[in-house]
Amino acid sequence: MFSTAFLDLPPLEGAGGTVLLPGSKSISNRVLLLAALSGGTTTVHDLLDSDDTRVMLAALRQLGCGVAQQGSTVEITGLDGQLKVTQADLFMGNAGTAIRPLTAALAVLGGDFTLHGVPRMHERPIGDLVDALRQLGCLVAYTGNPGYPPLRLGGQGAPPRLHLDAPIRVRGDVSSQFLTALLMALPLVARQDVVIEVVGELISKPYIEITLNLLARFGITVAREGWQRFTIPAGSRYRSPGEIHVEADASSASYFIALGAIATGDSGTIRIEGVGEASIQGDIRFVEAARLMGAQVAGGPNWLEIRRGTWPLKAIDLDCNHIPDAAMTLAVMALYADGPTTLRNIASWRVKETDRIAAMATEMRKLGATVEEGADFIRVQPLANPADWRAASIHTYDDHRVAMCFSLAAFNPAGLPVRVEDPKCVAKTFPDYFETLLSVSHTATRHIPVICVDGPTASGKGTVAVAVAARLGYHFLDSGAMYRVTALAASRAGLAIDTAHEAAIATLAQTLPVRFEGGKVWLAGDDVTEQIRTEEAGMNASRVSALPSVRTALVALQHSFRRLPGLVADGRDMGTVIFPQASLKVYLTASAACRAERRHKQLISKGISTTIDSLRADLEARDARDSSRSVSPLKPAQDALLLDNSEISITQSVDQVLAWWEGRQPF
Ligand SMILES: O=C(O)C1=C[C@@H](OP(=O)(O)O)[C@@H](O)[C@H](O)C1
Ligand SMILES: C=C(OP(=O)(O)O)C(=O)O
Repeated sequence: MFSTAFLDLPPLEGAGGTVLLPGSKSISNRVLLLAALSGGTTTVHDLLDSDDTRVMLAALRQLGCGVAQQGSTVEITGLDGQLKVTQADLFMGNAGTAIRPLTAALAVLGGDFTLHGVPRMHERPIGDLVDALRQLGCLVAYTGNPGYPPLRLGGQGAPPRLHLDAPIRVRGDVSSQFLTALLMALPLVARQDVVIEVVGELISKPYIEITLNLLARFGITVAREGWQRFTIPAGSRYRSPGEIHVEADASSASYFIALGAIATGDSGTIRIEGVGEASIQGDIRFVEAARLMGAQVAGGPNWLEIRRGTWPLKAIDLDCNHIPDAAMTLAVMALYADGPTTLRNIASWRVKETDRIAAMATEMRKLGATVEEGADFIRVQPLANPADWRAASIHTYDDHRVAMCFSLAAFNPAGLPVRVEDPKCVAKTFPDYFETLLSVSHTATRHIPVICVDGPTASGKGTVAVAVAARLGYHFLDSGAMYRVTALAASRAGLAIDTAHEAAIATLAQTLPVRFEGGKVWLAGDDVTEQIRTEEAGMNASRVSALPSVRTALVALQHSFRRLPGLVADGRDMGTVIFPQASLKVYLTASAACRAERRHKQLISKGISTTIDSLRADLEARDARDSSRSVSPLKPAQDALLLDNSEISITQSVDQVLAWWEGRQPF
């Protein structure tokens, strides 16, 4: 997951490849609660691991359920319809699928519970559900603003005496989750037939289908008359199916369906695995909308393949009430259409993670679009000409879908980057969204930003470069370690480091599985950080670096680190030789006295005794050698910015580099 303050997406062009999407949020949280309310153990496969499921799992643990997690498989040992723990304070984050069904289940079971969430959760309505629960005889109090969480349930000791004779009436026009909540809670108390009547036009209907489908898997067959009246038969009792698989998330799929429709198809098709035409999720019908706009989509029971069809996309005018979440993706697709697109009947957008109609309109306007919004619709004029697009920093309102949707603006024909603020908000339902997107997206190498940090030994360039990379979410290349790792890999492969093995070592170097992560150097799965710093490793590195074809291979390897979303490269010839076109080159230095002191501290901390004077003499000798050698001498690139950090801290150096970087961005 990108936990950076922002993520700058370079202009993207093509896309192709396979994505395996994480589990459905709506299915995961329903299955978790149903398993918790059932007896025995339910093994849930492919469960989504995200903020929304984590709050549900934490609540179930607090309530005394058994939770055993192994990778994406979770075993839930349920309560068999009885409370084990009768008092708890439950944090629900911003998960509607957690707070609403749990409120209903705990309210009918009795006990004394408080449920609260993030500030936005306290602005998301729950009044219609509370009204229905109060009709039933449950004790529910608002501890903040009436109509919104936080809530206090029960608190009077004895379980509530429920009035089940009359139909329970619930409004369905603000959120379908209130009806879902009652449908999941009432089987717990169905000593007689329990009838629920929906007041007002039910929205987001397909989510009720998911609820009914999963209830059936847990032994509850609900009789229904249209969308108005639902009857839970007397004697209903939860029965665990034993094992259950969670489909991949169809709403998450919408970004990749759109990606396939928007990206140039040169790199092939986008294939989505884990969800397909047989999905029980309503958002699978996003496929129909994408086809209307011109996407070519093929599919099987649990896969989809998408490629660009009509281009520009076709504008649409669509009632999106059945796909409220995925419809946001259509709004961004509309920027690439041949006329104005209108998405209707989406009033619920205003009470979700943020006011999504306002958010989408505001942010699309930043990109240059003309957007009209009404109480329950949004109309988007396309950005027909490249010159109409603007580079923008997209505010994401702690809304995962705003962040995911706007990543698709990086495919703009103007070749402009897009900044996504607070990218970690995708953790609500898809923590690795950006990694997944970038793994199938392509762009011309020249679009991928590179920041070079060159400088002499002990100038702090490694520390600064690592920190800059971390702040930007960019890859990191420690070019100095390359020769050492190559030498190590050669010895591990049994290759003596000499001219007889030059070709073999060069081949090895070309695809060396080296990574720099978490301040460590990895060779395939091995942490070789310490191993490459020994005296012997240094000697071998020097021998390897004398082999011309290995040097050439290592240039290619260094170039291969230039990957999306960007690279910070540290070394001695990054700006001069390896990445001469880099977007920012910094030459970091410090006085010899200062560097000798730093190196001294470093060595002392490792228990190696030495004197500052001898270190300084070594440094000066090495500087002289490095800057006078004929191949890639150590010198600042002509267009490098010089930073002498003798008198400033690492943090200040990092901030300076970032400030220079910021100064070159178009946002
Ligand atoms: O029941 C569900 O799983 C959901 C129902 C929908 O909410 P509304 O019914 O409030 O539209 C949807 O937006 C939400 O992401 C998940
Ligand atoms: C509306 C959403 O979430 P929630 O389940 O919290 O309602 C969503 O995921 O888009």
